[in-house]
Amino acid sequence: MTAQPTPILALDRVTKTFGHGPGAVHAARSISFSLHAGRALALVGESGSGKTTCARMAMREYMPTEGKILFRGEPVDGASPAETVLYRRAVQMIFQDPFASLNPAHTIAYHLKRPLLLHRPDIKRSEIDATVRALLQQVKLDPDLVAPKYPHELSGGQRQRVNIARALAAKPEVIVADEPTSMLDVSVRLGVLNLLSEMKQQMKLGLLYITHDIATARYVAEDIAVMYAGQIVEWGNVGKVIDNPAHPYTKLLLSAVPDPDIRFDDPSVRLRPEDVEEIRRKSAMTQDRIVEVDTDHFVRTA
Ligand SMILES: Nc1ncnc2c1ncn2[C@@H]1O[C@H](COP(=O)(O)OP(=O)(O)OP(=O)(O)O)[C@@H](O)[C@H]1O
Repeated sequence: MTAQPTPILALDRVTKTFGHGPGAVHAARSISFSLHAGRALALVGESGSGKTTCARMAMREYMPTEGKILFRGEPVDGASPAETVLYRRAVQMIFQDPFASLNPAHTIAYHLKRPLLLHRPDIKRSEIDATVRALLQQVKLDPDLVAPKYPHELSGGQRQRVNIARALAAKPEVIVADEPTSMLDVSVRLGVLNLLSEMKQQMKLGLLYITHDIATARYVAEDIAVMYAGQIVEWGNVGKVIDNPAHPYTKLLLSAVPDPDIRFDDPSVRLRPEDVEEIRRKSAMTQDRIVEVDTDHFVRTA
């Protein structure tokens, strides 16, 4: 067996519980996955399945209740202040709402200069404007038109491209994209996903693509992990899992395609409500099984 390269970022049997006692919410249970340079992992599941909790742990916004987060193979909980600064630069996030994440009082140029000044001491002051232009070109926006504008003067798709440029400004190694297209017009979603995929390849980024829309995983990711009620119930190569899902819950997610915004119990899904409940019940039962990390860094339900 060939040795796997050390992942840039890994969650190793990570659990996150909110609250205590009978009211505790087990948002993530023994989750393991790894992000590698130039590869994307799609984390898919319904609302409330725990995807954002995993993203926030990867960003080090939430501390895991149990388990470890590893950056370049080293646990982050013992990191020095300097290592934490490096981590904050290396792991960048793109949010769902492209408007809320931009300050309406500032131009697009301002939004891109800030991370350059904060994270890129290698760039001279005299080079900042040219770097802003290059970043906008990288995300296929015209710098002359876009740099002097304010967020409200751009379309949703353009704003999300600005957010991608802002994340790239820090020269990251990992990007966590939490539902990056769900608030965009359907017509521009694919363009943004293609851009993320292109950036992943060109810049050798490890990409965590979080979505409730399993069908889109194919456009961005090589690997997929399906979450239900805080646990990964199926994982593997994205094409194999989508074309030949093994777990009933993955089949359920696929049954909502092509419109992932409708609920499974919507009559147009043509699943009987009792079938949906049965699948959810069986999926929840897998939580009681032992999980192990396999050689490919993923979780397999035993
Ligand atoms: N800060 C918190 N305090 C208490 N419970 C929380 C907190 N954050 C998340 N949860 C709960 O944890 C569970 C998982 O939520 P999470 O947001 O991770 O799911 P998700 O799959 O990202 O859903 P969505 O797509 O709706 O954001 C939910 O039951 C949620 O209510």
